[in-house]
Amino acid sequence: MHVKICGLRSTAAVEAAISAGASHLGFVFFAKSPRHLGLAEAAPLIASVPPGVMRVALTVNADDATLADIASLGIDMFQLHGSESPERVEEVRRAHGLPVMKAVGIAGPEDLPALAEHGRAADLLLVDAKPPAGGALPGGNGLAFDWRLIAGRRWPVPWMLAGGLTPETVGTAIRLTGARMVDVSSGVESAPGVKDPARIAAFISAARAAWGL
Ligand SMILES: O=C(O)c1ccccc1NCC(=O)[C@H](O)[C@H](O)COP(=O)(O)O
Repeated sequence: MHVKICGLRSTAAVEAAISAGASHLGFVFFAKSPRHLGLAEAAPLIASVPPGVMRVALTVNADDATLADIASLGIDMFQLHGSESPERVEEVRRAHGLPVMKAVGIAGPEDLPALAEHGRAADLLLVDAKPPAGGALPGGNGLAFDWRLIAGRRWPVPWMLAGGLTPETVGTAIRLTGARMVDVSSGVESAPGVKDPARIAAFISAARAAWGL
């Protein structure tokens, strides 16, 4: 059961995700985001995560000094959510000794080749909706893409489905795409950056039901 709850900013939200059974917790390090955490805010949240739950640090085109500071908090994986090339993904994996999940935005069939390209460098792919042109955030926009675009497709590495998922839609998304891992942020919030424990529990329960668990 692989469910990532992204954009956690409070102890209550971290506890809600863990008690609902999340496998991955995402912490956003991107100053323009309503979910952004500074290093000092993130440290106690990351330290409170029990063993066995993956601590994922989301960054956008961050440099190596920034990544090193974040890695020192004790994370398990980077989620690169900017315009990082496959070569940069490979460089980050080698420089920081951590697995990398690369987010790839999908809006139409022309975006699919990037998944195969990044699949040769990343440990995991995040198959996400493409952000709106000129939008402030490269992810976490609560937008879905047409899941039929990826139905039945496979890549060289494991992949996680993201983009506008909600407790109400995640079951259909899993059935249509065959996703074995899902990721959500906006769909379990009551306001941007404010997680709703009841929606986190409902999301994980709906995903489990779709997987027959
Ligand atoms: O959450 C943000 O604010 C954010 C900022 C910059 C890059 C990525 C960001 N979020 C990514 C995610 O939270 C998820 O991995 C994914 O995009 C799904 O988000 P949502 O559509 O809100 O469920």
